[in-house]
Amino acid sequence: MAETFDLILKGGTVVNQDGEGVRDVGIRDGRFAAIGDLGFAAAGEVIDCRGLHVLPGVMDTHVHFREPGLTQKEDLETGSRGAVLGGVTLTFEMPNTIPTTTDAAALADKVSRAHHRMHCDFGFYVGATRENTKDLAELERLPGACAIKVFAGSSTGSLLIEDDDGIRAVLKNVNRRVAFHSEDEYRLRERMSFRIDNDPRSHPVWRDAQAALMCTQRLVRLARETGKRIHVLHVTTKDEAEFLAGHKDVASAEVTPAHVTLTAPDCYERLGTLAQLNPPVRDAMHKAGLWHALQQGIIDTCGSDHSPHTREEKAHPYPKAHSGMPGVQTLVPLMLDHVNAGRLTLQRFVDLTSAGPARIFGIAGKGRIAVGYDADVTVVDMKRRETITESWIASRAGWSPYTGVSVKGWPIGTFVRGRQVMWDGTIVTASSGESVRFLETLAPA
Ligand SMILES: NC(=O)N[C@@H](CC(=O)O)C(=O)O
Repeated sequence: MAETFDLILKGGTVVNQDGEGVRDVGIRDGRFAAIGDLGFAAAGEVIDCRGLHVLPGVMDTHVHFREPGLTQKEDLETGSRGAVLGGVTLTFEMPNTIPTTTDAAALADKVSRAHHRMHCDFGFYVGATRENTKDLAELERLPGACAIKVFAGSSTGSLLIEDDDGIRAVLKNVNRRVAFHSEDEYRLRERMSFRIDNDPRSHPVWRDAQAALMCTQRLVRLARETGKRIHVLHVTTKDEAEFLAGHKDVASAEVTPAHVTLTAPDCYERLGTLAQLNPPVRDAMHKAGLWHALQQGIIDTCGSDHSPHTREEKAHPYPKAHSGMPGVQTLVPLMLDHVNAGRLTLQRFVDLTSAGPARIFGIAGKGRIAVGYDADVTVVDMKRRETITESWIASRAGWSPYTGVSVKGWPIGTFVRGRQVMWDGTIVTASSGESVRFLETLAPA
């Protein structure tokens, strides 16, 4: 008897990080069941994907969704709505909420709030503090925990471990790869006087390239000393990229679309404090260095650092305005526009947003269009030109630094474990998000 499927995505160009071709994709029970020419195989539903690209579901492993405690900016529902409208099938969310996600109860609370309320699959970072350092090996193994996060430089919220002894203790206590916000806190404190009132152009002068490089060098040294692995979030400098190229055995790295799309000083002149984020958007030389690193495979993941703040919070004069900008919904369109402009290949984009995150975080059963994997899919139209508008943005923050920007390449469909969640700008199946599973790579407790 001929095979039957719940769903067939018909005739699209299927892209994995290591190859592509026109194929039908058969999905059954939430997983990929067959890939190839499925002819007239029976299916509950057949979706015509001819002329479209069928990508492994895009993972955004760096978002701030602000629930609990800061839901005037965003919550897990609105944040994940933006994610799936933008073609994202999975998010890993940061611990700088109120309360912070720094113990088992706070993590369990986030997981229960997210379960079948978020529109995409999810994991949550546990924030490291001096108080919980000794418990981190247990905390990182709890259901729903994607990794430990350390703020080595201060940003939004109060989480901070800036000294070598504190960071060394975290690394010693943790078995999985640890994610870092890497800016040298001592140098940031020394350079406070470089902040010029009302002038956000002074943001990258205060939080300079040297502060980022110094911290990344220290983190790599401490990783080697303790025999642990680190993930450097939002790398912003050419110098860090060049340094990290020699340390891929212990350090993986992320870039954000903002740091490879916006350029200083132009963005501060155009957008004012809306362009203020940590670490800062830097000049054309650093941006070119990041592009080179992306092309060379020195960068492993592309995360949005979606950091919604209200318009009021962003309207304070510099330096009082809050640092951060929304980005989960615009990650795919901006990066596809860069693909169309020839800055990276579509396969490299797929590596950065699916295979890369799966490898770095040890995600089980996701990150590839292959039989047996979860049927997470992002369908995109590489020829479609669209203008990013405020009315399209789902974030409760209600703004984007990219409104009015025209892009070529657009997310058309989002599928999470075989369920059609978004098609052509409309939510089809709401609230099916579940906790991500991780490979059993942990040392015995
Ligand atoms: N990136 C930012 O500028 N802000 C982030 C915190 C952070 O990741 O630094 C936020 O939570 O607002």
